[in-house]
Amino acid sequence: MNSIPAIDVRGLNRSFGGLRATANVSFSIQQGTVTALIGPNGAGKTTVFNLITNLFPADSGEVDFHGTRIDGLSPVEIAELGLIRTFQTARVFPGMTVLENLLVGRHHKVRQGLLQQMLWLPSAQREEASLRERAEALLDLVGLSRYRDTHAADLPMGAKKLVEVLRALMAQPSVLLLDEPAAGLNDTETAELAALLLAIRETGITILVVEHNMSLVMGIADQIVVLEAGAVIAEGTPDEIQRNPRVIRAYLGEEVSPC
Ligand SMILES: Nc1ncnc2c1ncn2[C@@H]1O[C@H](COP(=O)(O)OP(=O)(O)OP(=O)(O)O)[C@@H](O)[C@H]1O
Repeated sequence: MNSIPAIDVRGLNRSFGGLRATANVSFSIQQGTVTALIGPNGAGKTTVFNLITNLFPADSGEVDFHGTRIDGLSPVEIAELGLIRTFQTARVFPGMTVLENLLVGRHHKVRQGLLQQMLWLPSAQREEASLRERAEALLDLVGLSRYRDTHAADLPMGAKKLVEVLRALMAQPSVLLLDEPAAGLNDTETAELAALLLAIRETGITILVVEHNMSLVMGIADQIVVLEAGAVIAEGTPDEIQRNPRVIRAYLGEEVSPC
């Protein structure tokens, strides 16, 4: 493929004290694909997310987003460009309803100026109405409409995780970074999540996902990047990764196959 990658990470290094959390990590993600970042606990996966979104800076290395350098931008600036992430523990606003949680996801993108919003002009009202429509359509898509007015705190874990993904979608990202979206989900919820992620990819959105659930990873990923002790030890299709002896060794006999 010769198109500009959605994300291009080059030589990312980050140490915490004496510990090298990422060691010269490089990989590229083509637009409109699903890439899974996998590896044993402590391999550096979340650190890579934190470096891409600049929650903390790398010691060295570069990150391009659609061909433009973003290392050095603030997390908010990066989000505004359309690179949106979720976190390992579902971060919903517990006191808000599900619908309100989704509307918050779009908040920073609302085109109307503050003054217009305060005065609640007709154009601002139209914008609010179309956001609500979009939020309701997303809830409908994943079968969560019944929870529309439920406080997020009262949701089952699976629904919370889906709400977090939907809230990220409300920001109309071109790239989604999902940190362990299937953690805590049962098999049915995981299957729903897989279907949602594939539907998101169908719309052209690029996905980078950190995930321990190998069935999910093998079922949805176009490309897999494997980290061990901070370094990339393998890259390839799910088939290639499952056969890679180094990957199998890194997992110390953990099940890598979806069967
Ligand atoms: N803010 C931090 N301060 C100190 N050490 C950190 C920090 N963030 C990560 N580390 C360390 O860096 C290493 C990589 O951690 P990271 O969370 O990126 O791994 P991971 O692959 O995401 O692990 P898991 O699958 O368990 O979530 C670990 O040894 C971790 O303890």
